[in-house]
Amino acid sequence: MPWPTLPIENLPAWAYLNDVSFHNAQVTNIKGKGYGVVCSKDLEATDGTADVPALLTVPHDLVLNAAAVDEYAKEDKSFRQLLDTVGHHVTKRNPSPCTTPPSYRTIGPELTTLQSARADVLLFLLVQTVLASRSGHSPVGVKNPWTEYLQFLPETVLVPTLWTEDERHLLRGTSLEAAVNAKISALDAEFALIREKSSDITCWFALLWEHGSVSFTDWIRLDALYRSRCLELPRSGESMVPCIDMLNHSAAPSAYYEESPKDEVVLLPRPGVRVAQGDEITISYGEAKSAAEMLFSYGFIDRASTADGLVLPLSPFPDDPLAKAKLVAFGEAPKIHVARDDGRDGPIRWRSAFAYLMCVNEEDGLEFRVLQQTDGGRQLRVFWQDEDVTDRTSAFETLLRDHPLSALFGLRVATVVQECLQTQLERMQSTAPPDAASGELREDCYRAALLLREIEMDILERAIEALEEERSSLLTDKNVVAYLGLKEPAESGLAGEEASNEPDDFS
Ligand SMILES: C[S@@+](CC[C@H](N)C(=O)[O-])C[C@H]1O[C@@H](n2cnc3c(N)ncnc32)[C@H](O)[C@@H]1O
Repeated sequence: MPWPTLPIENLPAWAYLNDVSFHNAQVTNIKGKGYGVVCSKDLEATDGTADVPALLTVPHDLVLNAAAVDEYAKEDKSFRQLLDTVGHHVTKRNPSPCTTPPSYRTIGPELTTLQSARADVLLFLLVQTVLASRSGHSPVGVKNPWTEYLQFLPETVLVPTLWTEDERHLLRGTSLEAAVNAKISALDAEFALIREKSSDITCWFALLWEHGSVSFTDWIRLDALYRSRCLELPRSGESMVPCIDMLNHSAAPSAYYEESPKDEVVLLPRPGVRVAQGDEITISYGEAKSAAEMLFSYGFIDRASTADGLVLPLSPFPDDPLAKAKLVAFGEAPKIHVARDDGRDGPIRWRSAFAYLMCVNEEDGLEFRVLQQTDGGRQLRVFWQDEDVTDRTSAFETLLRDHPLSALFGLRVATVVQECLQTQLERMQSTAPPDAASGELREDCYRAALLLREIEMDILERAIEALEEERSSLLTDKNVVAYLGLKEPAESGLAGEEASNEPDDFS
């Protein structure tokens, strides 16, 4: 659909009409970053916490989240019908802070409705965009301040879900390769579901789908806009806030946002900062985000503020007869997290809760039982050493700790993780990106991908080294030595029939 746009010069009028107040600050173009907010008068904030005038104040009723979408739906019967059919998240009054990065939440293949706060907001934005792009036609829904505000937002965001296939190829071997593919598949499933469900409602069929009005790219774009602009508010949770979402990120931010006692969202200068007239006011998008997370969510990497780390998917052994049961019992996508302690100074550490479950088997004491329930249902239960650990499948590292063969299990896990990282590194090394951006490759995407590759290659190399040290140390453990038959089995009492002289056979 043609993306409706309004010149940024119209924003002050929109702000005035909607009670958004800017105080010595204004939105303007910033080279290389799209729009941003600059100081219109020298700013010198005191160190004290005494009342500081807000640089920007946004009334609570403009904050867009699932609760707000619910309110809009009360005034708009047709939108309510769409929301009830396709999505509708149940809103809690005081949402707990979100722990999973929204960017990495994916939807499984069994998608039947879109029940998330994000999906409700996206549906709302989709309808508003269609309403805005239909100027001249008879209105089909109720317009609101967002119908117009949307038109100030950029047409594209450089997040990898909106990169071309050639640009995405630059991510081969990085942690984003699988994450971006999974995200695009999840978006595709969402879009198919919206299409299927809303096509049954006559007015929405006409509005959304007749003449191919809305395309999959529109849905990807809305998702990108949401991901790159939503904030975590202390009380209102994950939300989009107009005008506050015009602030760019910096490793040395000059401002921060919070919710006032009147539930307005306010932008305040950081204590002690000075910003000269015409200089940009910035906030922090988070200090603990990795380069991959920054690129995935915002479409750029700020080397000065990214934490060294990456997350990779982990698959169970293809020949493990318990693989499926382990996956079901684990209940979430298995991953390996690699990160440096203390941001960029500490040693590289890794963790992978699934790797511990993955590396034990029936002969070690792992058992799955299917319990028949009184209501006819069946339930998978997990036992470790005859103890029911169904609720602790992510705690196998701890569960294995007291076992006499804990070092052997540790060795298996370290080997599996090292192999996974090594495969990833080799995949990255096997694809050399071109020397420069050309043709289909946009310069910003090319540079961001190269930086990500450089950062992740370094992390992978260091993690592989650390794992090699860990394995070497575990290989000297007396129980491991005995188990692997590197010593005489008779000496150990542990090796038994399973002793092997093949040191690499840990699986
Ligand atoms: C919340 S919006 C900020 C306003 C945005 N610049 C605009 O034009 O509407 C976030 C987006 O701004 C851009 N951005 C923010 N901080 C940036 C930075 N330090 N360097 C480059 N781009 C940045 C990225 O495109 C990001 O996805």
